[in-house]
Amino acid sequence: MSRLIVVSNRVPIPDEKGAAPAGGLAVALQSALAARGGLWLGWSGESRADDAIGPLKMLRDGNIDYALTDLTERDVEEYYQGFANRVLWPICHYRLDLAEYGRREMAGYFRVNRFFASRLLPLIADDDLIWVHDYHLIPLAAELRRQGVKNRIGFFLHIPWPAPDVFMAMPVHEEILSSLTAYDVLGFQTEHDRENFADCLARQGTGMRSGPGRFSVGDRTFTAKSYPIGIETEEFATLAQRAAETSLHKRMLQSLDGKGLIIGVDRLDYSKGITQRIDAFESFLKRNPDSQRNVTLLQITPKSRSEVPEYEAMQRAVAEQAGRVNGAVGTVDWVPIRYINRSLRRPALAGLYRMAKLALVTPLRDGMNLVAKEFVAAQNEIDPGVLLLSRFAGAAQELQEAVLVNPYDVEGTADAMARSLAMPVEERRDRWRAMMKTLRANDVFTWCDTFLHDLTTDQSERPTRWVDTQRA
Ligand SMILES: O=P(O)(O)OC[C@H]1O[C@H](O[C@H]2O[C@H](CO)[C@@H](O)[C@H](O)[C@H]2O)[C@H](O)[C@@H](O)[C@@H]1O
Ligand SMILES: O=c1ccn([C@@H]2O[C@H](COP(=O)(O)OP(=O)(O)O)[C@@H](O)[C@H]2O)c(=O)[nH]1
Repeated sequence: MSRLIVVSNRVPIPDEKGAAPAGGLAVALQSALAARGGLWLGWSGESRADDAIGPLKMLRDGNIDYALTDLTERDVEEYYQGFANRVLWPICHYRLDLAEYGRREMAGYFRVNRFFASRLLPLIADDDLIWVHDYHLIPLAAELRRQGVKNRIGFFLHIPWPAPDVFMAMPVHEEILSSLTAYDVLGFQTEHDRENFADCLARQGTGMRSGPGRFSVGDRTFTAKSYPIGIETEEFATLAQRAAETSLHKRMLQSLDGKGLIIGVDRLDYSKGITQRIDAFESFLKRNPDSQRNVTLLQITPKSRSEVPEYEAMQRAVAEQAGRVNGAVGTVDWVPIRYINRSLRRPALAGLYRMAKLALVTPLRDGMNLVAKEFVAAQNEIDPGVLLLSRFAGAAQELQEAVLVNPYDVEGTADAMARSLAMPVEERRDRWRAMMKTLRANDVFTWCDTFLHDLTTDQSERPTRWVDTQRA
């Protein structure tokens, strides 16, 4: 079996694992890679002065070798906070209004991708499979091809791929799109994302369809398919069952004092629809006065990308909003929203999911949303809670038995909350069983195996002849 090299910006650092949520990418890859073993190259999370970047830090944990690189302060500012999180992230989440395009950041993005290529190059052996993850590293394969790398290289995009009109508003869309053609297999979360990508290729005149899931550009072909990411379904279910014995679980039950728990778990990100959700919760309480004092919303929202201005502004906005609702609706002995900005470890989260009657997963746009899947896996089959899920989360494509909502429709979401809390147990069980079947059939190991199977058996022309249109 070829060695697998995974490359991603975010890596769960071995000594800190479980301490902070690195987000869904790191959580899922950690599970997938632990089973198969391999090398994982990524950012250490540290930034240093230009002349203080040392060699790669090599660590081993179980089956995985980690190769971690520091970046310069300028790199982090231009590549991560700048182009990745102020251009690609908002564009891919349909927030053209928030995209702040700048040439300096764009140049920094391509420069850091060249830097990642230079760090990876000495580690690559002839038959290694290389699997690159996410929007931070789109040009990486093109950089490696320029250095003569002929290995099979796959790419998985964890976030949505937008419709052509949105994508093409980005000034450097040509370079971004054509650099993706340097990969052998391109993976998307949903069919919808893959179709949007194919439409962008057609609109830009970059290549053509040459078969189901196959595209050709010049004399080179590649695969583009959807591979919806999963979770460790069985392991997560076990984690949730065990959580009932912990002291946190008991303290939490005591503090609820018989009130129904509603839960929301999201990085503090504008794509997650947190402000619309709180509006909907307030509307639900006002329209259903009988529910007041009988439910509590626990919103767990770890801070994320705090140096990016839009995220900093959101921190203030959500805290103020939660305070305002508590002030307006709460009573001396009832706080409607418990809002916390800390991250919880996964065993604690699993127990809270299981205790909840309802989960609110209402992003305005989301690549997948693993929280939705974890919530389902954590439920007690005898008395499962209800998943209220945005249509605009990738997870909605698979979890059709959730209560699906349009998060922009605040009153509609409020009504869906009321329906969900009143749902008879037979219906809850039927919906849960159907969703659990899907999660068992497509867990994170299946996701990983399916992608790597396609990357291994891909029919692309060998040796790879990628035409470097960016340098032509
Ligand atoms: O690394 P950060 O900037 O701290 O952000 C955390 C991660 O956020 C995004 O996660 C996505 O991947 C999940 C798993 O596939 C998916 O369920 C979710 O919908 C996505 O938003 C981002 O794509 C990752 O690169 C970040 O590490
Ligand atoms: O306090 C927290 C909040 C979130 N998470 C984990 O972070 C991931 C979030 O992934 P998701 O796909 O939902 O969204 P992302 O943050 O990647 O956009 C999930 O596995 C959560 O269990 C965590 O471990 N602790």
